[in-house]
Amino acid sequence: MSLETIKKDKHNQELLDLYKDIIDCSFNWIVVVNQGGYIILLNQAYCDFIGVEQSESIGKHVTEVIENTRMHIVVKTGRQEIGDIQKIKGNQMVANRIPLYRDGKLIGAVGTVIFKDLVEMGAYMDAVKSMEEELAFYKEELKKVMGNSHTFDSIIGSSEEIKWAKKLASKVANTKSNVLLLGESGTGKELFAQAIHNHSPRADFPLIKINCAAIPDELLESELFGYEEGAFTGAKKGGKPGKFELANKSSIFLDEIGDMPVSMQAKLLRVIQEKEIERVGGIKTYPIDVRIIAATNQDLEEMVKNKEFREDLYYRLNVINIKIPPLRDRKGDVTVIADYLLKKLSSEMGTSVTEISLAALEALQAYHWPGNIRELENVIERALNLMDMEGVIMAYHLPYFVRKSIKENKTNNHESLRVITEAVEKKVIEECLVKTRGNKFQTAKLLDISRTSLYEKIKKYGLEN
Ligand SMILES: Nc1ncnc2c1ncn2[C@@H]1O[C@H](COP(=O)(O)OP(=O)(O)OP(=O)(O)O)[C@@H](O)[C@H]1O
Repeated sequence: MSLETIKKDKHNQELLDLYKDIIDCSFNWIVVVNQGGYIILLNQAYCDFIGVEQSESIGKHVTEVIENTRMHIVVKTGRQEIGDIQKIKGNQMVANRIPLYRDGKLIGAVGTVIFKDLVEMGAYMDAVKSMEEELAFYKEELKKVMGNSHTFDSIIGSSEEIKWAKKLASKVANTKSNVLLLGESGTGKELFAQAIHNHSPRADFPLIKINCAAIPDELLESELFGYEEGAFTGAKKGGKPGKFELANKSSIFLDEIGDMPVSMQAKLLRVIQEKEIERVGGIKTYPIDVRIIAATNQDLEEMVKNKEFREDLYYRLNVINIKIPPLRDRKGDVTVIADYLLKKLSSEMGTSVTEISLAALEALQAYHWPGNIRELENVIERALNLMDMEGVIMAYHLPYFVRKSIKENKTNNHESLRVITEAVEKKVIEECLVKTRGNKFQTAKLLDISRTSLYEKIKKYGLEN
């Protein structure tokens, strides 16, 4: 026998001993049988439980050693059995039995006991269930943080124009098609994008957003497609995935797409066509399945004519386009949206203001809203910050540029004076009642009015406890 052969045999023996040690110290109970159903291997943990000597069990037929075994059947059928309940020494265990093949020929089977009783399995299942519940909870929370709680109900408005846009958007939400949202700044394009994504089959994953105008041209490519380690100085170790990779199986919101440089438009087109991305500095491609929702306040058709936007990309993105009308073209929506925003902001800011006076509403409706709903939101937030004791948003809480749009109208001016007086009166009475700890006699005295008059006003303003 050559020295080489002796060395090889020694190495093989060492390997065998190592495998045996690994199997013996395994927490699972393991048995291996040959094609005749005779035991080749029974690990120490299994032997200890059954109460047999390892050396005596090897070579015996498996049915002589293990109760209710089916290992001898698996070596005949060649079919694996997973999660089978097997009774051993009065305990119900969960066993897996897997046939072993070599060169396509059945040579035996390996059996493992994965749960030593049903209580252990129950505890495991409970742990998995509780993890699943935790995961569902965090998914929901993540949705809220990422703004994924927006639905079509969050898009307020009853004008025909907005109803039509919502109807179209909810119809296309279920499809895979790319969507192009067109509208002036602040009209709610992002809100629409969120609602479309949340009504799509991709809603389990967060909508990934990127504002193409907010990122310097030289960084846009790595933001969109990621980069490999060493792609440039300062590149992170291990590289970084881009927004498209993060949006895999989900949707990506490409805001201000009209501001995307032409060079990047070509890369985006390639990604849409090939359905794969290549990180900056990389040679590998990553397959991706992403739905694109793009938005712009620019006239893309005009940009195509002027060669500022690629025509082929325009057609790829413009599969379905939804036009969101500016607020000035749907004046009927101003009141409902203002009311909605007031309630939302009031609760966020911890105030109890829930009303807007008629004169203020008239001004809001008369104004032309170049900044659309975002501007309306700012105007209402400003008014809430300026309020003293009124409890109602008055015209004088609105900025001058909004107020001056009210047409001179006598009746309405009288109306606003009455509303102003009542609001101040209510607040003053309320404050006096707090000061006198609800003592009506003292309150009437402080305000120099009769008690009967005070009672009437308390009733009128709903100030009873
Ligand atoms: N119909 C609506 N109902 C309620 N709130 C709305 C509506 N439309 C827009 N908003 C609110 O107005 C603000 C601006 O909306 P959004 O950011 O979606 O506009 P945008 O068109 O994407 O603006 P930009 O083009 O400047 O990015 C947000 O706070 C949004 O929640």
